[in-house]
Amino acid sequence: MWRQIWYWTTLLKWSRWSWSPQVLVRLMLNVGALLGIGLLVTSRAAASFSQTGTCLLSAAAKRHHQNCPSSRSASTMAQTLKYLGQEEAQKIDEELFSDYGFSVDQLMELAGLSCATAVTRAYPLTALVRSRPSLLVICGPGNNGGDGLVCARHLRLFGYEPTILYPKRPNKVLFQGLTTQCEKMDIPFLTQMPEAEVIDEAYNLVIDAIFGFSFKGSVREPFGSILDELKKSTVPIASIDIPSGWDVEQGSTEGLQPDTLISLTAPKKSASLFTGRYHFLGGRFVPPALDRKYQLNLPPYPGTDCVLQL
Ligand SMILES: NC(=O)C1=CN([C@@H]2O[C@H](COP(=O)(O)OP(=O)(O)OC[C@H]3O[C@@H](n4cnc5c(N)ncnc54)[C@H](O)[C@@H]3O)[C@@H](O)[C@H]2O)[C@H](O)CC1
Ligand SMILES: [K+]
Repeated sequence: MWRQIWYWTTLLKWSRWSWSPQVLVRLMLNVGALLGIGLLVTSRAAASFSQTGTCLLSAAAKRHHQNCPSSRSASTMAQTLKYLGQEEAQKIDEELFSDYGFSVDQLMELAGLSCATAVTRAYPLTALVRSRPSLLVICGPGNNGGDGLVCARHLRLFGYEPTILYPKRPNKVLFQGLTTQCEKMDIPFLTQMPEAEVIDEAYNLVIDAIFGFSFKGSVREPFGSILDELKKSTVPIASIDIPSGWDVEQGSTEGLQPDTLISLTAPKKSASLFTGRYHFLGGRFVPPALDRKYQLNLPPYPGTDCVLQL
């Protein structure tokens, strides 16, 4: 009996004490504090996530050279397109031939077709300033020049009227064949570089296929004078792979400032200094294993397209 009385009194006391307004306030404060900490933790996490997200977005938008020190690990995870140094570009090129069994003319055909396609996108026939769809294609002594010849041939088939300047022709069957193909398609070859005023009057666009990723040092003749004349012209320039005369990695502030750049395989480091209107990626021939090996992070090309505007 006494036991029962003690039990009920204790229970009543406990229940009164535990649900008193004082205790309720304490409880709410504790819950509030808990919630507050939760909210604080959540908002911090959200803030840091959104910071990371912004940085990733800007890294994607401004590509690899955007500084984003607070999220180094996040930016490594981001699928950003790699910009190649000169040696790496040459190594990938060699590997395509030695390990993957491609031939130069195969890749050159695809590269040149990409360039011609990019030109049709940036300068459609219907939007040219001159009544004749005239273009000047300047080809250099290496494979970049070869890309220019292939590009000119495809542009002829696409309805443009290219004219070629090809002052230093390598004594190789590949380049002789490409030259013959252009000649047989009634593409005229100039014997000397026209003056800037003539270019401005006669052409809608100049395609710069003078030097690519093997260019080194200061420009030797006759290309020094050709580039000087080109710099005086006001006609838009579309550069294949590298704006000619630019250091492959460092670029050049006094060099050509092309309106279009068509990076082949992957952009080279100097492409981050390109300020023209159109930057395309072309040369859709990179095997996925090579993309993975060099962590190129190549973006997917749309559908069956051979170029992608970056
Ligand atoms: N894998 C690919 O992406 C492919 C790219 N292609 C194109 O090939 C070029 C690179 O070709 P390469 O023959 O190695 O070099 P260049 O065309 O850059 O020119 C070499 C040529 O130029 C001379 N040269 C070098 N420096 C100077 C200088 N300072 N003054 C004068 N002359 C110079 C040198 O002696 C050589 O004669 C790449 O960019 C792409 O456009 C392929 O078509 C397909 C595969
Ligand atoms: K070039």
